[in-house]
Amino acid sequence: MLVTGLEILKKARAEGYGVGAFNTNNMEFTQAILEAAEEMKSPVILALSEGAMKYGGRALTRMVVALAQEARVPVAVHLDHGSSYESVLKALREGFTSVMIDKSHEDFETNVRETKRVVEAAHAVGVTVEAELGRLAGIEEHVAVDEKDALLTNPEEARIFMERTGADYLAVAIGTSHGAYKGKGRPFIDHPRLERIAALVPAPLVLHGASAVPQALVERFRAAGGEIGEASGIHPEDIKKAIALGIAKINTDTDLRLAFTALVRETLGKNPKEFDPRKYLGPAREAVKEVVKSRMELFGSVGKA
Ligand SMILES: O=C(COP(=O)(O)O)N(O)CCCOP(=O)(O)O
Ligand SMILES: [Zn+2]
Repeated sequence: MLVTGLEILKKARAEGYGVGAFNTNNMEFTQAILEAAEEMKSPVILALSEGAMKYGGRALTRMVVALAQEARVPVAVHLDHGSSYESVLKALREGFTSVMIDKSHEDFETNVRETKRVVEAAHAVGVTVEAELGRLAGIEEHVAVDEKDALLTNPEEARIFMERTGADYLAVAIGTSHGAYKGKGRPFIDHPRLERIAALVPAPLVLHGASAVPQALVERFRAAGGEIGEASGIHPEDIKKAIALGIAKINTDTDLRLAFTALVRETLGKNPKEFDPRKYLGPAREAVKEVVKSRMELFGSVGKA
């Protein structure tokens, strides 16, 4: 059934488990995520970025909202990284039940003002809002420690920000970054910082850039002809610890992309005569579904629907 993001996340934070927000750009990802959620009896968030909205248009948004309404588990349809008020309005018009306004690259006062404006519009139509404070972008190794610190979420600022904006959940910058290259060795998550934020912010907290980028998947991608450098993701134990400290929404996109693409390459490589898309998109869909199920087990959302 179609519910708001807050309905899913408030329960998750209160009961100490995480809920996956999985990005979709097409029919196969959407089917894989929803089938996994129903099999695992897990709530789930279907996330569409602005890039997804541009790529799939109304064919994608109509399909996602309609399938979420029919789902046998709670599903929120979420705008990921909305960059403007106008972009959020488009998602509201499409029937989304959760929207992110990401003004984390702006100064604090601009972020507060723009986020507050979105909260007023979204709340007026019963939709809940994710905001972001702190810079998620990959922080290069050469950046000085104090500069890095300035880019991560400041706990006291987070408290004031949430009080002034009325946002429903908060994406925090605690060391993760988008994509397959999250840092050398075991990428860094600042759990002590997260603990301080969670003590001051009772709202559900959100972790972006949370993909695990498992080496087995990286190897399978390479073996199928894919090219990828020294990829690394967030260790499962670090995710579990972050959930125990207050993270309720965990974003996963890269792992799904790697799984899907590895299987497309692998199937086509093994069957050079194949040109029926169902024969190579089907196995890829199954691979995405397995990744989603394993993430739900890690997050603790199995059986929570
Ligand atoms: O946090 C994440 C994904 O994190 P991950 O890369 O660790 O999976 N996201 O918000 C996904 C962002 C996807 O945006 P786009 O469609 O423009 O490429
Ligand atoms: Zn993100």
